[in-house]
Amino acid sequence: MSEDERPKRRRIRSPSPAKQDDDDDENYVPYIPIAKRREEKLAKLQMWGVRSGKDRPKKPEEEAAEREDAVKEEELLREKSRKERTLLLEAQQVHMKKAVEDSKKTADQKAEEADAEILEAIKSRRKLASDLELAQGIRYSDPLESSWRPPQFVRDRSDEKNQAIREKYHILVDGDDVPPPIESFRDMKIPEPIVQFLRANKINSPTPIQLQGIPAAFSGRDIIGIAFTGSGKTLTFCIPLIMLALEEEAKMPFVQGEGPVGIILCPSRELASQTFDNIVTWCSALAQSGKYPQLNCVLCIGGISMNEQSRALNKGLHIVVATPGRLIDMLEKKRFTFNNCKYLCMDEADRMIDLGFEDDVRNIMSFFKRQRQTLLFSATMPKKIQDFARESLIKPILVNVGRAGAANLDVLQVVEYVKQEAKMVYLLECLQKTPPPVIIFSENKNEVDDIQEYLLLKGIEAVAIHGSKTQEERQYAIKSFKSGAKDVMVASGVASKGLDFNDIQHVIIFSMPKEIEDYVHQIGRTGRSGKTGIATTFVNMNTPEQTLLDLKYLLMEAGQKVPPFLTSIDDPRQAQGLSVQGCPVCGGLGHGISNCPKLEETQRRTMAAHRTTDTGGY
Ligand SMILES: Nc1ncnc2c1ncn2[C@@H]1O[C@H](COP(=O)(O)OP(=O)(O)OP(=O)(O)O)[C@@H](O)[C@H]1O
Repeated sequence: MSEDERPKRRRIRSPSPAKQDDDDDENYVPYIPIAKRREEKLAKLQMWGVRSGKDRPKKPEEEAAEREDAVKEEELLREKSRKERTLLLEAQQVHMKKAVEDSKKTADQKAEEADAEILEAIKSRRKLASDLELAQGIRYSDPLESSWRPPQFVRDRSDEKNQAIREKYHILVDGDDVPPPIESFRDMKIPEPIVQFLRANKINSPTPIQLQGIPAAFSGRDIIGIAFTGSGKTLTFCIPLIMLALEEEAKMPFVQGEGPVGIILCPSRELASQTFDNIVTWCSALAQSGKYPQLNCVLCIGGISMNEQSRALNKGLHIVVATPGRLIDMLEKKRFTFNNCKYLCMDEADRMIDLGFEDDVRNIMSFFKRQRQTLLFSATMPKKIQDFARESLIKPILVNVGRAGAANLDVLQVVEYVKQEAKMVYLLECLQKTPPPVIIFSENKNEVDDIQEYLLLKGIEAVAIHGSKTQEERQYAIKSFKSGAKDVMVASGVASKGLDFNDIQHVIIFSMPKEIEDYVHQIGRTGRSGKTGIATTFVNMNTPEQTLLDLKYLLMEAGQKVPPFLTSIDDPRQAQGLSVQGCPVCGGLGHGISNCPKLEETQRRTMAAHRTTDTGGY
């Protein structure tokens, strides 16, 4: 054991160093720790009657100080416990608070919140703008300048008067500085040859969507235009583009390689062809007057020869009407550019920016080199798409005639319960209701072929059109039906949107589409431009109950007769005390977003697309 390790002993020095060694053991005092000594002293003092500090009566100032200390200590403890509160405790409290808040909410509020959550989850992440604009953060803040001005008497009109005109025509508008409605084509300053041409075709005064939509488009504004089927939307977005092209041509005539000024995008080849034909007719009316230059228009759709399109490109190009696929092809091959393109319109826009075309549209936008005026038109435009579109446009004006997705009131809607096996026979009976022309819709391509065959066998002149037919077959069907050579056209959904056939008397929906929007478009092939028509729809136990409920509400909204088998279908939302609101995804009135058939279909397609991409394509 080293010196240092030995237990230390306390030694008391002897008075004389001589006696030191002898006395060492006697003088030894064992070491007592200080705490022990204090305890002993305290015990002694207590024996003598002296109380410890703890027990002795306190002075008032000591008591006050102690109270203060106690308060401080308590606060410290509370703070500590606050900090130490577990996540679980907090979660429990949040949960309890939410439960209390929830119990105060109405069923409608809860449903609204649930819808908002689903909407948020399915929200398109990328705006409808070109990748370049998105990457560079380019965001235009003001609409394009326009040289067009309404006539002075319209400019002098008060806001109240403008609003009264809108109310008279049931036009709803939303947006900043909405241009005034104008009730005559002449007052809109549309070139006289076009006004004359329209008159000659019994188009004398603007329809509601035209009298508000055309001035808004002439003013250079981005527009979301919603109006029922057959209400004249095509003229609303074509005339402003023709005027823009005329203005540009007047400034500096276009030569080969220049243009186009604007583009109209359509979801189907048939619709693009029809719009193109309209534009060409109106442009010819202008040129034939001798007062205006000839405008050059090109139709870019798949299934027609590129040579035909190339011929039109030997001159300066003013207007392009296209379907997305062929347009992208032409742009990539640099057949023309969008360097000076200022106008982009999408017809049946909800379809264009929703089902499958969205990426194509964004791709097309990336070919624009400058700000453009964007116009979106449709008869159906669910809230989800309206919101998405609004985010992507610049100070847009919403022009709405009637509820988006509502049926045209000029169509008499008849819904009949027909057993599956009785449909064909009953169809013949139904065809007797009106004289031709009649359109029959079926969701299924094979069924379209079967119906046509059956009708041909029965001696009825019928043509058929669906996605699997060749372009020639499709063109032939449309042409012969339009000309009146054929009495009946049997079609799948492809022919339902936007196609404008003369005076269709009767639409027969052989198989009810799942999505109510498709039904609205299909019955909308009759009852166009102010005329009346009939739509007969076959339903049976194969029709999903939710679709029947959508149908029931649509009939009620349009003031149509609701058959007893539809009246008896109860809306589960009413039992839960929920009010009937349009589904934000498809506009159907019979269901909420959580059981929307369109959402289901979109998700199915998206998953299928992912599978295709993952496996490198089937
Ligand atoms: N102001 C008008 N007065 C009378 N008829 C008109 C007028 N404007 C357009 N039309 C006619 O109404 C018919 C339907 O027009 P259009 O095809 O533009 O309807 P739409 O609103 O686009 O319908 P959809 O939603 O089905 O595409 C056309 O034949 C057109 O010539």
